[in-house]
Amino acid sequence: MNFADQLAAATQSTGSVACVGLDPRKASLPKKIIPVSDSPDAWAAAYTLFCREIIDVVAGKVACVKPQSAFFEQLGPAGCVSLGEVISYARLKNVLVIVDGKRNDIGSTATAYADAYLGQQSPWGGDSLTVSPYLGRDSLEPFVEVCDQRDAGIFVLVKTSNPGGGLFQDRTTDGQTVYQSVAELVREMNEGRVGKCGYGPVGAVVGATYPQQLAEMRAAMPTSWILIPGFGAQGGGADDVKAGFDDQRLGAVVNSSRHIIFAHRRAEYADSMGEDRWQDAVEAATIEMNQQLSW
Ligand SMILES: O=c1ccn([C@@H]2O[C@H](COP(=O)(O)O)[C@@H](O)[C@H]2O)c(=O)[nH]1
Repeated sequence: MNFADQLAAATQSTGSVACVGLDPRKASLPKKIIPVSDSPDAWAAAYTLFCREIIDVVAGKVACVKPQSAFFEQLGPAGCVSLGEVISYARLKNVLVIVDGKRNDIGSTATAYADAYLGQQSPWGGDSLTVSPYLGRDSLEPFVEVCDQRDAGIFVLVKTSNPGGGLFQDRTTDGQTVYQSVAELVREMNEGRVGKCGYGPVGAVVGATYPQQLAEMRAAMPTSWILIPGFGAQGGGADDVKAGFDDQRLGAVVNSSRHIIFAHRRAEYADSMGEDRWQDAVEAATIEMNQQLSW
């Protein structure tokens, strides 16, 4: 089944448009998870355990999960093993996986990235991957070919959630901004690939922190799923993300990482649940996010 249709099915079966970001950080892990040894192997095992427990809590309650490769890579080779284990576990639990790797390079190297993360023999086995558009159309094509072969998906960085993203993305050439040009390319690359749900495998990343641009991008890429980061810890709220959806409440998933996975540290859960019941805090924060997104 086309990746876009898989994502639509996941939002419908779970009743959720939330994506939980798996961004393990040493300094924020619950005490119970912190390893005795400070070695990369011990931390990697802790990251795997932490993420597996989160997946157990959120499976069936959210549309997808998004492991952030940077936090795993920080641990070196052992962290990469952990990332692979986390992706496999999510897929075992029937949770769709967006690998947040923001990869890309010249076409021939992009082919290697595409095969690595999404290909039929992919050792990582992600369902989808975030990619950078800045090397141009030929750098995106290998990913799109692999999407066609394996019913995988990509999310192209269009308008990122960070405060400084506008330095290049908002620059105007030939009467349109860079992010508008990227959106045009994303729309074109979905042509002929649209699934039953009305969307195709070439999606976009647009931050919750730019609600006006989110509305503009929804209209500019009518067949693209939008991955919306920036909800929660970065200040985006439910009203900000509404514009990313179509009339059927389809077409977007909203990511939250720190606010969900480290919910035991948030004031509202710290007293009632705290460290010992950190999984309950994750569950409560997930339910809260789903409620906020159920307009
Ligand atoms: O524009 C972007 C693209 C990606 N991200 C990633 O999403 C999560 C956000 O984490 P929070 O803890 O919910 O802030 C993180 O992995 C980022 O690298 C983004 O924030 N903005």
